[in-house]
Amino acid sequence: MAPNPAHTALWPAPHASGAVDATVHVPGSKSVTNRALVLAALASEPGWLRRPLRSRDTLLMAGALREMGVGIEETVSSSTSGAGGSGEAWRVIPAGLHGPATVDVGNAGTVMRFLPPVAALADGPIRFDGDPRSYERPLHGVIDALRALGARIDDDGRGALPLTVHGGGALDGGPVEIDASSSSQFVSALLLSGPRFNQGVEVRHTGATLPSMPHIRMTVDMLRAVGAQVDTPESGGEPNVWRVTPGALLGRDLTVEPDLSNAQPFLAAALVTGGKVVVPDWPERTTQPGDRLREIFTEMGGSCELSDYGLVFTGSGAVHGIDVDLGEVGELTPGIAAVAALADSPSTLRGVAHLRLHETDRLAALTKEINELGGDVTETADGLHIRPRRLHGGVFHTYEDHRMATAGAIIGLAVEGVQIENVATTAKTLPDFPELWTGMLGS
Ligand SMILES: O=C(O)C1=C[C@@H](OP(=O)(O)O)[C@@H](O)[C@H](O)C1
Ligand SMILES: C=C(OP(=O)(O)O)C(=O)O
Repeated sequence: MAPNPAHTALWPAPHASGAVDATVHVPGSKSVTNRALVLAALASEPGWLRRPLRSRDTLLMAGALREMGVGIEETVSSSTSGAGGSGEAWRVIPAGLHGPATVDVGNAGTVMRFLPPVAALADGPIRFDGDPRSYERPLHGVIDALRALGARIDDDGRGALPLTVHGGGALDGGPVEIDASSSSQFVSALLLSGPRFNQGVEVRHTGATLPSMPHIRMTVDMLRAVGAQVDTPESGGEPNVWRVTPGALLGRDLTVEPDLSNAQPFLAAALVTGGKVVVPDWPERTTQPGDRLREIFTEMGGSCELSDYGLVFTGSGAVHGIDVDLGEVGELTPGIAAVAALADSPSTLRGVAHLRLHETDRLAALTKEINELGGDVTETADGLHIRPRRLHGGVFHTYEDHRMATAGAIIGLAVEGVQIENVATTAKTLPDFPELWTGMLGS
């Protein structure tokens, strides 16, 4: 097959001629948007999502739910109700879930993991397929658990896509053990549909480690916000056990928070140029892992102030290395590695072995690409050692990974002549990235 020209196109990463000083309106959270879509589709009444993220991953989620019979109407509202204000809004109208249907998951972890449990509730076969990389991403936790809970699934025995869930219109549910050490999304997936299983669900994680806890908290918070009863280790339950009681879910009017992980490259720009970036609507309280950036980027040399308006992040001109466990916030690793490559001291990033099974093997990709620009990065069993060195220009390959592209752009601010391969891959979660980036530098 001929290579897709978009995948080999090179984007000259803008070099910053001075300190950035900009306000950046960051689009909605992928993780919140896709959870909200699933919960709204499973509710017993219509709901609203205001300021949803419109990106490849969320359009795949919406498209898949529509394929199963859910109504999702996209409107531009001038809302008079709620805090959403005017802007884009999606009205979600739940309906009986139907098969046969085909779901394209692309390379969206949220779609490939959150939807098979939904499909088990449909009244016919739902076929799941996706990008070549989706075949390599772990799904065994969801497949094995659904089988144990009463679902019929045809797959090729590898614990991965492609597969067909033969929905029977309902699922028994009940207790199930899974090893979610390769992805927290296994736990989130089972909890999200759990209220609609006949006996609810009790998920017991048996693995040695569990990444991305904030994302599991996000799942629990959003379930509770639509009326589900959820018992968690943090609410006095057993360690590593989550229990969801069966029951109807409410339709909700939800305004989606900005995606704080996608705010990362813009905050990094302030940090590496010694400038200032304001991100309006940064939530005062949130389960998003990107909120940890306030602490991590402060330790790396910046400072921040959170007000009613949003977050003001200021670089000091100095960028320091960091020794940090990123297991809870793995998706921040590429952006932190990029900043660390520009720092005045070495960094150790730990706790992220599972990144080898993300959009690409992120540990290998970061090591190779930073080193090809003259860097000194080595992979460890669960992370990276980054010893800053003077970098030079060159092509930064992105492996169809949105966060590799934004990581390369951060390096390009400080290093002349960096060219990002396939910057369009940022469309997975941030289609406007090139425009937002040049807008930040121009303002
Ligand atoms: O549930 C979610 O929305 C996510 C959970 C995390 O997945 P893993 O636990 O597989 O890392 C995170 O990396 C991903 O970007 C989004
Ligand atoms: C790991 C990520 O995505 P996914 O939801 O596809 O797992 C990510 O966005 O960094």
